[in-house]
Amino acid sequence: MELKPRVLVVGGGAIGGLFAWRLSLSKDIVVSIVCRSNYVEVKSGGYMINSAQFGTAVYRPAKVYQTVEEAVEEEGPYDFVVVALKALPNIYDSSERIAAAVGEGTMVLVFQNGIGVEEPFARRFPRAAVVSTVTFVSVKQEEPGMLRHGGFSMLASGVHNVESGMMAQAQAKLQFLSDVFVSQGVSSIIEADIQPYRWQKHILNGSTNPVSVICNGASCQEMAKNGYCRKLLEDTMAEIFVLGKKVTGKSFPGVDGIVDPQSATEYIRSIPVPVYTSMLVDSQCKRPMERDVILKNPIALADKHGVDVPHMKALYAMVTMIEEGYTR
Ligand SMILES: NC(=O)C1=CN([C@@H]2O[C@H](COP(=O)(O)OP(=O)(O)OC[C@H]3O[C@@H](n4cnc5c(N)ncnc54)[C@H](OP(=O)(O)O)[C@@H]3O)[C@@H](O)[C@H]2O)C=CC1
Ligand SMILES: CC(C)(CO)C(=O)C(=O)O
Repeated sequence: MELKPRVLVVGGGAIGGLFAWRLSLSKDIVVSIVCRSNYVEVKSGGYMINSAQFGTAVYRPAKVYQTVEEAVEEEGPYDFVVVALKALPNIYDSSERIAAAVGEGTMVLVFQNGIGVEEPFARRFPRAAVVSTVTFVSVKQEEPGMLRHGGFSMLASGVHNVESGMMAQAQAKLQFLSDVFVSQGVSSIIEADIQPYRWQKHILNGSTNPVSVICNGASCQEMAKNGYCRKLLEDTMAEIFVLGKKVTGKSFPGVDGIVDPQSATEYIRSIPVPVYTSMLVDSQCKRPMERDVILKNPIALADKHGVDVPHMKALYAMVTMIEEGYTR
């Protein structure tokens, strides 16, 4: 009997739980997951999922592990490793956390938000295929193991680095996984150059996430409805459009009809259910925020390319001080 490809999802929070669930519904693939603070709940009762797109379900993963090392010892090596940890390079190196699971032929898919998130993986695994996956989705873990997902899920992936001569093989492998996602209702596309998609996603992440923290709890819709706050969002988005085009040398793909700052705030206003950003949730829970990949890395690129980003710099200063205030 031919062995089925095996996936290890590292980080069984909102994104990890949701996408492990969709993959697990396919008979073509075997999915295991590494959980940390919600290990006991997921191991005993699985995930309770409430999804506007897919309905409600209980997902009991075939295998739940507490550490990557434990997973590798029991069933490694893996064909795919999905990285669904928060990207917090100022606190830990995500690539180090998955290193034990990356062997000969493992494809690493980086599902994290932000700019420059692939670099630690490319540095640590120069011979592996590292894929950058941009996730257009909204999902939250409300209680340990309880996920609430919105009405859509879209993935855009592209090979970030691969050993010389191995590109065709990597593309075929990525296509296989993408097809599995599509078979389970997740939109999934593959792009030769994924960075314009990453920057497209960043229009919302780089603006609404930090501004919502400073606004002390506002939803994205509330921010986009207030004239002054909308202007702040649009000015920040304008910097991201200019910077992203300069860095990638390309226009953004225009996902969700977002082609400029004004269409972005119109889009936000049109979302029927209140959206609270992940950075806001992290700040309210007094957890570290993904401020480096959301703001610091783009600011470093702006300095390198000579692009003026005063709003991003001001937002970075403020969220950094807010975080220092509650972690001190
Ligand atoms: N949620 C969303 O709608 C979206 C999120 N993203 C991005 O996806 C990434 C993941 O976000 P999200 O799922 O929301 O975050 P969560 O905090 O819900 O999930 C991250 C999970 O990783 C776990 N984790 C951290 N370190 C380890 C470790 N060493 N071993 C095992 N597990 C570990 C955390 O455990 P613990 O609870 O113990 O900290 C947590 O369960 C982020 O980059 C985010 O920006 C992108 C698009 C949308
Ligand atoms: C909902 C959205 C798009 C807000 O920027 C997001 O991705 C996040 O909260 O991290």
